Amino acid sequence: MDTLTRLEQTICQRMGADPATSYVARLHAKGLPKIAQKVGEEATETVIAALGGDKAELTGEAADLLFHLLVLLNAKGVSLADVIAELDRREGTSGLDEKASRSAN
Ligand SMILES: N=c1c2ncn([C@@H]3O[C@H](COP(=O)(O)OP(=O)(O)OP(=O)(O)O)[C@@H](O)[C@H]3O)c2ncn1[C@@H]1O[C@H](COP(=O)(O)O)[C@@H](O)[C@H]1O
Repeated sequence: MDTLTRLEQTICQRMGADPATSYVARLHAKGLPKIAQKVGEEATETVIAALGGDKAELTGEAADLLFHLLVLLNAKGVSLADVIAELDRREGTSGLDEKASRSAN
């Protein structure tokens, strides 16, 4: 099993844990707006690291972002498999072609 799938399973298990001993449970207890806010913060920190930090900082921020995104997806009942399936569906379609087809409609 790959790392993201294992992490998704761990997040799923930890959602119902004691917020005193689990960061995932604590986030969940604070509710969807807090989880979504954390994704926004981590995305911003990733952008800042990409523009001004070194590779290690960017790697750390990207890990924070992926982790919090998985928590958000889990809270909304969207699985990693759903997202992978959407990426698979897009595979081979240039973003430029997809954009052009939207503006033609
Ligand atoms: N991958 C992660 C992971 N990445 C980042 N984080 C935490 O995410 C938090 C984000 O950092 P911040 O500096 O933004 O947090 P903060 O200062 O507490 O910010 P606020 O929430 O107070 O705004 C930190 O507390 C990190 O430790 C993570 N916490 C947990 N995991 C995974 O989730 C599993 C379950 O964790 P628990 O639910 O804590 O058992 C762990 O075993 C790990 O595999």
